[in-house]
Amino acid sequence: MDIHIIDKTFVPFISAAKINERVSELAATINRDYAGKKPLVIGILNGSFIFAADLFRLLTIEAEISFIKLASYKGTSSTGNVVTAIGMEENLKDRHVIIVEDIIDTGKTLHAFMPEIMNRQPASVKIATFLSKPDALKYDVKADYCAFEIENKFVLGYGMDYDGLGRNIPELYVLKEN
Ligand SMILES: O=P(O)(O)OC[C@H]1O[C@H](OP(=O)(O)OP(=O)(O)O)[C@H](O)[C@@H]1O
Ligand SMILES: Nc1nc2[nH]cnc2c(=O)[nH]1
Repeated sequence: MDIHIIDKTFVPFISAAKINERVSELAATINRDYAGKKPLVIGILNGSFIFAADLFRLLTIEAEISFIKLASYKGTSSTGNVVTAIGMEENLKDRHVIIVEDIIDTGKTLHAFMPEIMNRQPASVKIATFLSKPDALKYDVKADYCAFEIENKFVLGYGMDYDGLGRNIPELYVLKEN
């Protein structure tokens, strides 16, 4: 069934069952890759909170989780946006860090944020994303774990919003083309 939010219509795209299947597969891979390593999972708010919770719940290894919010603003220099992390209190030195995102679209967010992570000298950093849009990518960012690669279309649900709404929809929807 279609969903209407404000001025847009969204159509069903990926079912809750299919999402659950892929998230379970990613968790199984992470459980294997990080056995004995006690990784620190860092979810990037807001969009990742559902995926991060589902993925984290399926980890059977010892693991910690924390969330950060990225605030971007126009820098005074000509280099463009500056990204700062709010709430990153954990000491990352020598930790195995798994960054969790809901979506990598252009890659701009993670491209800007990764230096801040690397400065803190973690033992390793990997990226887990629920979605990526290879055709939209403009920055050199590559996910190590990705549930679905999708076309360059605007999606909604499973944590992702349109104008603040729709994050609570348990399946993934895609913007209806006219
Ligand atoms: O690869 P990019 O082009 O940078 O796009 C991806 C980013 O966009 C979304 O965040 P958004 O800024 O919409 O904030 P939200 O998570 O609070 O919805 C998403 O959660 C990613 O962080
Ligand atoms: N809701 C939503 N947020 C995004 N942020 C970057 N790409 C998307 C998208 O396709 N949908």
